[in-house]
Amino acid sequence: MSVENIKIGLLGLGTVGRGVYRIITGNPENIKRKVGAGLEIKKIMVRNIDKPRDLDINPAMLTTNIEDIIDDPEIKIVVEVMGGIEPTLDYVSRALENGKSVVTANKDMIAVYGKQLFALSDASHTDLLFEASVAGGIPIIRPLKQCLAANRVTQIIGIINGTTNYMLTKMTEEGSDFADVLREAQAKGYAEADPTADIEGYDAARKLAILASIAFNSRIVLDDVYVEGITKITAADIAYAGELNYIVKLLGIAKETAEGVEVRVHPALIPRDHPLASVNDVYNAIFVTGDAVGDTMFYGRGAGEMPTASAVVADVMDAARNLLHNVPGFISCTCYEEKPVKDMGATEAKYYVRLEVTDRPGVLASIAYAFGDKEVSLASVLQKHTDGDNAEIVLVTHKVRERNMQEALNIIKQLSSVNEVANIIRVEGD
Ligand SMILES: NC(=O)C1=CN([C@@H]2O[C@H](COP(=O)(O)OP(=O)(O)OC[C@H]3O[C@@H](n4cnc5c(N)ncnc54)[C@H](OP(=O)(O)O)[C@@H]3O)[C@@H](O)[C@H]2O)C=CC1
Ligand SMILES: N[C@@H](CC=O)C(=O)O
Repeated sequence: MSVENIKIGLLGLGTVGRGVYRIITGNPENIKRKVGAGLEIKKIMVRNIDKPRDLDINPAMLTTNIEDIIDDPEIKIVVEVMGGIEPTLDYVSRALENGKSVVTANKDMIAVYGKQLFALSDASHTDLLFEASVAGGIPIIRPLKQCLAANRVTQIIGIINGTTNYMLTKMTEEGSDFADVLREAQAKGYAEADPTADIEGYDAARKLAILASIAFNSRIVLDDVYVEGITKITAADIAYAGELNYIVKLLGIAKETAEGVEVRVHPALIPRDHPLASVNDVYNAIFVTGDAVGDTMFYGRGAGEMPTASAVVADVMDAARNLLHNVPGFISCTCYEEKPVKDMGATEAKYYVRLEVTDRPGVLASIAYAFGDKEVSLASVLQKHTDGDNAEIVLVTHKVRERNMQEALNIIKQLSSVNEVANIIRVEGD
C-alpha cells in the first residue's frame, strides 16, 4: 500500500468515539511516525446529526448513512464504537466482507458473534481487533494473544467492570446510595447505554467470555458464563464484610479444570490485604496465571473516554501498519480447541451467608445441622440481635461444592425459625 494517509470510517461519536477523534486529530505526528503513514478520519456515522457535540468537527464529516462508509473504497479501516448488536453486527460484517479492517470496543458483539466475525475476517484477510472490548485502557487481549502465547494459561481472576467497581468503592468508602452512585458512573461515561448490563454482571460476563476464549483456546460465549450482579449487595453486607476483614468486589473468574472450563462472574468477599482489594474506583485489574510465566497482573482504568480510546487507537495503528506491510489478518482467531464448560454445581468456593431468623434457642443449632448434613462446614458465625424477636446470623463456610451449598440452603429456607436467606456471597482469595 502507498504511504499516504490511511482513511478511517468511525461508527459512533459518543463517549469512546469522541476520545478516538481527539487522539487521532490531536496527535497526528506521533501517530504518523509510529505507523509509517498518517491516519485520517474521513466519515463518522451517528444516529443524530444535529446533536450538539463538544468537538471542533466539520459537520460534512457526519453521516447517518452506513453506505457512506462501508461502500467507500478509500476507507480502509472501520472503527466501530456505537455499541449494541443490531444494526452493528450487520455493519461490521459488511465492512469485513468489503475488505476493510475493523477495530471494535464492542464486547456484546464479540462475546456472542466472535466466531462468525472471525470467519469473515479470515475469509477477507482483514484485521478484526478488539483490545478495548475488555477492561478499557488496560492492554490484555494483545498480551494474552502474543506476549503470553508461550504459556498454558491456567486461570484468570479479575475486576473487569469499571462501573460496578466505582459503585462498590463509593458504597464501601463513603456509604453512598446504590442509585446515586450508578447515576455518577453514568455521568462519567463509564456505564453501558443500558446500565443493567453493568450492575447485573453481563458486561463483565461478556468480557470474561472473551478472555477465557483466548486464554483457553476454546470458544466461550456469554451463555456459558454463570452471572450474578451487584444489585443484591446491601450496606449491611458491606458492613459485615468489613467486620470480617473483607471487601466486596465483582469478580470474573475463569479456570481450566479437569471437569472443563470454569467461567463465573459474581460479587465476592476478598480479604482486605488481597491485591484486588485495593483496586478502586474505575480501575480494573486482571491476574493471569501461566504455566511458564507464573502470576502476572494487569492494572489500569477499565472504562471512560480517553482510556478506552487509547486502546482503540492503538488497534487502529496496528491495523494501519498491517495494511502498509500487506499483512492484515495475521493475528486471527485462537479458538482451535473445543473444551467443555464446567457445570456451576461442581465449582467450589467458601460462602458468606446472611440469614434473618427468629431469635429463639436452638435456631443456630438447626441451621448448623442442615449445613452439616450436606457436608458444609462453618468457619465463623456472627449473631446480632436486630429488633423484637428477630436476629441476623452471618456465617462464613469452609470451601464447599456449590451443589451441596444450594441443597443445604434449600433445607434452611424451610426451617420455621428462618425468616429469610437475605444474601449469599462467595468468598474468594483466602
Ligand atoms: N464507555 C466506556 O467506558 C466503554 C465503552 N465500550 C464500548 O464502546 C462502545 C461505545 O460505547 P460509548 O461510547 O460509551 O457509547 P455512547 O452511547 O456514548 O455512544 C454511542 C455512539 O454511537 C452512535 N450510535 C448508536 N447507535 C447508532 C445507530 N443505530 N446508528 C448510528 N449511530 C449510532 C451514537 O450516535 P449519537 O451520538 O447521534 O447518539 C453515539 O455517537 C460500546 O460497545 C461499549 O460497550 C468499551 C469500553 C469502555
Ligand atoms: N460499562 C463498562 C465500560 C467498559 O467496558 C464498564 O463499566 O466497565
